[in-house]
Amino acid sequence: MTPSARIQAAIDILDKVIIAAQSKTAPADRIMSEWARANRYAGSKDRRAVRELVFGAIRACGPVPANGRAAMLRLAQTDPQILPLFDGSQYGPAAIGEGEEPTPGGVAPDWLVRKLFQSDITGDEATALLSRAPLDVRVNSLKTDRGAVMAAHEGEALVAPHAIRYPTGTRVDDWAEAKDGKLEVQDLGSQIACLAVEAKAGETVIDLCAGAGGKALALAAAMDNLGTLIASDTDRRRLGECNHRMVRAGATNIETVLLNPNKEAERLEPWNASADAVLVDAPCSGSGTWRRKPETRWRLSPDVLDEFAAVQDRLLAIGASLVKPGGRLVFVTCSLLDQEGPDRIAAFLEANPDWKAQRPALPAGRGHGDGTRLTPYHDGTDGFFIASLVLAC
Ligand SMILES: C[S@@+](CC[C@H](N)C(=O)[O-])C[C@H]1O[C@@H](n2cnc3c(N)ncnc32)[C@H](O)[C@@H]1O
Repeated sequence: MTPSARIQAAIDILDKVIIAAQSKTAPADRIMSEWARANRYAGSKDRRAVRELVFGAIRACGPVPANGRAAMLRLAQTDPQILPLFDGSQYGPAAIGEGEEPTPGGVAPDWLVRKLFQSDITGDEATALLSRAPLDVRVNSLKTDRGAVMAAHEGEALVAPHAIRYPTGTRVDDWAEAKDGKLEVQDLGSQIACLAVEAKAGETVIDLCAGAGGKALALAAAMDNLGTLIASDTDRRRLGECNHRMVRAGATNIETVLLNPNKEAERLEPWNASADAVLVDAPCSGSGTWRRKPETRWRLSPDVLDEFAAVQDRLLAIGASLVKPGGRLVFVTCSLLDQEGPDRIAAFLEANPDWKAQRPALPAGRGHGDGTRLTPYHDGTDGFFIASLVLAC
């Protein structure tokens, strides 16, 4: 592909990404893969270059762009090689029309920047939300140890006991260790969130929103497969994936439980007031994961945030009903918006005087409200809010 053709391909993909973000359909990664499948003439260098352009443009625009050209013109403001490629050549983008404007730059749409500001995320902290994420893995202590993996694949040992960092793009999925369940790709922040649960061998632990089991697998390893670990979710497909990953990881103490939306408490009734610890890894805006999915900031609106907050309150209440006296309720969101963190915990504690916040000793992060905050800038992790609450005996 010529350099101009790559720009046009990126513009076409950006058009789809923008529409999909607003209609809350396919993520940018999937749109990229579909383009690569449908355009076999594009070699691996072309695909890499087009991907760089697409994600570069998404990161460079603050508000939702009017279209792919406006997004690419914004990227052109940061890279002088792009503008001359709007040359009207065959397969390239048409020359820039009169009055055609780039999308403004910035971290996010203005309303969201204000929300971040109110949550103390400004300056370098805000800019880092759009930096490039490294690749972290968690070594599965049920099958091996960090030293053995590092002896085979040199990397950086991180502050969580089983975490190793590799350069972005490292193809760990191709390693025998990944195929054998000896390691899982998992951001350091997620691994630290699991430490907050303080899961121990022999306990009863419930991972209420287990999804595909990223954290449940870490909890099973922390429990050394001893005790009961319930992994529940309303998403059948994700729980199915959790079942596959459990087998690969040799995690034998996990029982997956499919929940019906709005009837979660009924299905979980057998575990009422019986858990040593409940993890509520709640659905959220994902504002802490823009490094990996920068287009998701264009999917949000104040109403969507209010809906997430309401679901988080409901899941906290369900989680609380499962904890035994003296037990722990750990609330986690991959968001840096106070509305999805400290505000939820403050509201819960106000309504539930039997509970107290107790900050667990974690190897990274800073106190924020009644919990701990991890940020890309300060901790080199995805953004997380983590709170641990204890029920009076
Ligand atoms: C942040 S994700 C969980 C990620 C997962 N714990 C991990 O570590 O990979 C939130 C999950 O909450 C689930 N969820 C949404 N509504 C729920 C509900 N009412 N009850 C239980 N799970 C729910 C979603 O399906 C999603 O898998």
